[in-house]
Amino acid sequence: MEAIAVTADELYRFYRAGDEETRALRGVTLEVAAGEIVAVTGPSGSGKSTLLTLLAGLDEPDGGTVWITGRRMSHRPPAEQAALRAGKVGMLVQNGNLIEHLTVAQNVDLAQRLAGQVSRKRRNGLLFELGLSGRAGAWPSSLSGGEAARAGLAVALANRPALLLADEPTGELDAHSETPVLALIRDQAQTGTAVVIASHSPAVRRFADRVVELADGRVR
Ligand SMILES: Nc1ncnc2c1ncn2[C@@H]1O[C@H](COP(=O)(O)OP(=O)(O)OP(=O)(O)O)[C@@H](O)[C@H]1O
Repeated sequence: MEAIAVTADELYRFYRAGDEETRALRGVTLEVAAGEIVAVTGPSGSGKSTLLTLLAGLDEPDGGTVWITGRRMSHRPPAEQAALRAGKVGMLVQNGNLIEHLTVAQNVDLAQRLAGQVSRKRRNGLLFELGLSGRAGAWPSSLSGGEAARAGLAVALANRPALLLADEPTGELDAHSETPVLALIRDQAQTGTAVVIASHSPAVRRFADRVVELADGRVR
């Protein structure tokens, strides 16, 4: 049997503001095997980012459970969620996952330290593959949009995650920069990392092993 990297079991998430209630997720179930690449697509507001945030344990579902490599992520103390995330999950988010007062290389090092797996060789290899060797000492604020997206991927992969979550990872990239990013994600999947990518990009849909379409907070 294939190892299951992430299980989302009947996830519900409602946002309430005054009398308004947004039902962002309404019973989403998803299972992703080690090494599998799943694209989560759907119109704006369909719940893609909400789903990724719950899988990362950065927010709690109002119903349902998230399991990462067989360990419960949802509804447990934040310190335990953070430890599980640091060890098992890589996150690439639209607004960047780079800490501004650390250089690109220091950002990668920090992600490795949090996971307890420091490797200069891996850091330099990631930066090389992403065309960032010359930007290792750069501050995040000095990076172009494309460079920042690639540096974010280096950080997300620093801990050799069992699960990579990427929210519009190629949103900032032109076709020329999209290719190495997707190639590195494919390489990572071949080592057993499960990948969930929320994206509107047709290239990402074609690239994925499986496409899951959300509409109004449900899997279509
Ligand atoms: N923190 C929040 N507070 C209130 N409503 C929210 C919050 N986050 C998301 N929502 C609402 O939940 C719904 C799902 O949002 P979500 O960001 O998950 O969609 P999405 O599919 O990722 O959209 P996009 O493609 O535009 O990024 C939307 O109606 C959104 O307005």
